[in-house]
Order: sequence, then C-alpha cells, then structure tokens
Amino acid sequence: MLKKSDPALRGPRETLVSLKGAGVYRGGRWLVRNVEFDIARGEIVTLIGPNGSGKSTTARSAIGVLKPDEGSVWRLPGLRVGYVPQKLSIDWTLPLTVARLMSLTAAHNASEIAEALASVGISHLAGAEVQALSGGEFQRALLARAILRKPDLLVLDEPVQGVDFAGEVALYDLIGRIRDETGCGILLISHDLHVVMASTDTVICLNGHVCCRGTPQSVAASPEYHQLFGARAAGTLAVYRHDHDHTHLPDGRVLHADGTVTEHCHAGDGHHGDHTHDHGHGHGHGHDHEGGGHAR
Ligand SMILES: Nc1ncnc2c1ncn2[C@@H]1O[C@H](COP(=O)(O)OP(=O)(O)OP(=O)(O)O)[C@@H](O)[C@H]1O
Repeated sequence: MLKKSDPALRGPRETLVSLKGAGVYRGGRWLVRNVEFDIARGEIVTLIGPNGSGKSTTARSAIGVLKPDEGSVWRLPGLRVGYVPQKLSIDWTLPLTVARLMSLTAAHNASEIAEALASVGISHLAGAEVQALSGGEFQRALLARAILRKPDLLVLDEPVQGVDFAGEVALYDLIGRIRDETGCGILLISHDLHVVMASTDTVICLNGHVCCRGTPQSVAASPEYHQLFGARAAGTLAVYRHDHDHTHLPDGRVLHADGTVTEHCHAGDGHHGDHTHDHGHGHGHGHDHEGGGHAR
C-alpha cells in the first residue's frame, strides 16, 4: 500500500504555511516582529530561542490562534493542524484514562485510537490513568492525540519537557518517523538545541525577531547563534550529531550512502541527511493571507 510519503502520492513540495514579515503586538509591545518562514509538507522546522523570545507566539500565529498585527500569515486552505501546546488545561482531579484523553475534544473510534497509540509505542497504556504516566509516556500520549487528527501540520511546543535524555532522543526519532510515514510538516519548538538539531531540516533562531536560520549545522556556526546561546551550545550540537546514512532528495526519493536511490527509506535506515529544499513553492500569496497592516 502506498503511504502518504511515497513520491507517487506526494507531487511537488507543497507549502503548508508561510509567514511574511509577521509581528504580534500585545500589552503595549511587540512580542515578535518581521518573522518570515515557510513550512513545506514533509519538512521539520524548529524554532529555538531563549525563554520569552516569542517561539510560542510565532507558532500560534502560524496556525491561526493569534492574528498577526503586521505582516501576513498564509495557510494552505483546509490545512489540518495537530497542535500540542506547552501547557494543557486539564482538570487533574478527575480520573482520566489515556484512551479517554484521545477523545476529549473530538470523537474517534476504538480502532483509530488503538492505531495512534500503537504508532507512538504506548498501546499497553490505553487503560492507564493519565496522571500516573511518566513524562515521556505523557508526551507520547499527547503526540498520539495530535496525530489522530491526521494533520497536514503537526505543531509541538516543547515536546520533550519532563523527559530524560534517552527519552528525548527516542521522542525526536519518533517525531522524525511520523514525518516519514505520514508526510506531514512539523513545527517544533525548543528552548535549546539538544538532539532536536539532528532531526530537523531547518532551524529558525528567534529572539523577538529571526536572528539566524538555516540547516542545524549552519545555525550552530553562525555568530548570531553564538551570541544568543554562547559558544558552549555549538559544542552540544557536535556531541549529538549523528552519522547520516541517507538523504531525502527534493523529488521525494532517497539517496543512500552507497549511492543507490530508492523510492523511500529502508526499514533499517538511520538518521537523515540534509534535505535540499526547494523553497520556491508556487502558491499565490495574497489570497488567503491573514494579517494586519496596523500602524503603530
Ligand atoms: N497575550 C500576551 N500579552 C502580553 N505579553 C505576552 C502575551 N503572550 C505572551 N507574552 C509575552 O511575550 C513574550 C514571548 O512569549 P512566548 O510564550 O512566545 O515566548 P517563548 O519563546 O515561547 O518562551 P518560553 O521558552 O519561555 O516558552 C514573553 O515575554 C511573554 O511574557
């Protein structure tokens, strides 16, 4: 059976979201300004930056929860978003099983829920109380809940909070696998680098505005990044860098280390090489753009 990520179904790279000069003004100040980036189907974009640098604000503008006060945000018409916010407002005094958590805000049948839990590796926890889950199990449950919506774009605000280092590696691997298997775009938020840098395609470093952007390697080498995070942080990347054994080509095929090209990843493939993204996506900006030209 063809998967969504198979080139036969994928077609040309498709832009899901595009921010152009986006800014958000609240409480008498600009929280972020002049933010520009696109997310394409199949791409993992990571926003990094210190606390309060505007990562959540930017992500919330990207998905339409916040309306920008300047610039514009375009979304693919009908875009389905799976969003895991940084904080959840759940009444923890009420008993809640993992299976029930899956259907809190939208009805899903038992087989859909079972499939989502299996895909994040927590089938055995369907009947467990959410409150009793470990940090990593809880994050997986939230991921299962988000992918149940079969999103075109998955937005994960600090998905490894409360997770130990080994768990972080496993979660980022899982997020990469979800991208490979479903072909969705992913917007990740992290306040630091850690292993996220190894699995992401494009890093956008925020500090109220975009400080620098590019592949993980180019961002780690940039002076702006060093200024924001200190020289030690770049060393962190080197520690977590994986050996890439295959590279996703722009047309969706996969180039392996031995030079062979296949239609998709092999089951035993490891981490991904850099994507050579084509950012010249052909969508008509201007039609569904949301945004304001507020003069402040
Ligand atoms: N509705 C609002 N009104 C006023 N200020 C806000 C509002 N929402 C967020 N802020 C402020 O905007 C700044 C950016 O917040 P945001 O949550 O986007 O940062 P962040 O980079 O995601 O931070 P963290 O890493 O701490 O989660 C913060 O200083 C925050 O206090």
